Amino acid sequence: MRIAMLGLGSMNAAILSGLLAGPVSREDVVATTRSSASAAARAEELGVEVLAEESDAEANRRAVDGADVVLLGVKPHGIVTLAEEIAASLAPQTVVVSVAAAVDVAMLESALRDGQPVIRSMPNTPLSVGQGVVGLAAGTHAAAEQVATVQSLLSACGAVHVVDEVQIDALTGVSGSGPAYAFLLAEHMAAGGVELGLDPELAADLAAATVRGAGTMLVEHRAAGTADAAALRKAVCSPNGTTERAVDALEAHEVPAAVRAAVAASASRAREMTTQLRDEV
Ligand SMILES: NC(=O)c1ccc[n+]([C@@H]2O[C@H](COP(=O)([O-])OP(=O)(O)OC[C@H]3O[C@@H](n4cnc5c(N)ncnc54)[C@H](OP(=O)(O)O)[C@@H]3O)[C@@H](O)[C@H]2O)c1
Ligand code: PRO
Repeated sequence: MRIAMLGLGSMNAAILSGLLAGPVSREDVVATTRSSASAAARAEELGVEVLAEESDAEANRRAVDGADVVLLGVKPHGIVTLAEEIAASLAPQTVVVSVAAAVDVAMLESALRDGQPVIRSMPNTPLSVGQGVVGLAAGTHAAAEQVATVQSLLSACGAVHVVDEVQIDALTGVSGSGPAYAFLLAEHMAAGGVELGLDPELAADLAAATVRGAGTMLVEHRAAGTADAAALRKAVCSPNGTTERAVDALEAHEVPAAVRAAVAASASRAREMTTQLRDEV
């Protein structure tokens, strides 16, 4: 399968790292960036061909030539222009997958030729280590087997959920933006340890391994049907022990409500961006 990745920043590079650790060969991938400097850096880092628009105005059109799947990975406000740029160079059966927040299927389809298969996705950066999450929403012209092909491709580096497009903003609030919440938690767990006198490196190691271990444990217990997040949390809390006091402090500082507000704020910002992007088109 030939894959073109247009834009190779944080997100597409994370996906590519995950794919290269799995079933995809370097020779099957061509990517693009805007600047020559980032193309050279990404080519060195990932070992794939990276064309730069700065030095080759045809870079994006060249990259999609012969591609089975094209991943659009530029910033949301650049997606429609990019789709319009490549539209005439795509084979009719090439599947165009956007990873952009807020850019809806209708915007993608109207920028491409009539009938082009489109999938709107919402990935997250842990795909880079094979532990990501992706939501996929099929466009009007994406056949079930084309959705299945993309699902199977991305399953190599994470859990892929096919959802209705109306769910994508909520999914963005949970899993698209979600790694940032976990990283924030790790940052402040470590900072709390440093305030109590731990060496900063040790505190960061403890926090990182704890977040990873808790995440792995939760995924495994849910898959086995043996426990959910609340049950695993309660199992750490000995009656009148240290964790109970810690969770009381989290509740007193309204951390549960703050986390829900974060999920809602992400989804709400996605909706707001969609409205702004529609006004630009
Ligand atoms: N970051 C996340 O966690 C995440 C999660 C889910 C979805 N997303 C979505 O992923 C998309 C990209 O976000 P990001 O965080 O990866 O951004 P980013 O790190 O800024 O990367 C953007 C990439 O696009 C390239 N680019 C810009 N204009 C281009 C053009 N005309 N042709 C080819 N390449 C071009 C940039 O090249 P230069 O470096 O040379 O400028 C860069 O490689 C966004 O739409 C975002 O909504 C991101
Ligand atoms: N990162 C992108 C943003 O912050 C989309 C979800 C995660 O907009």
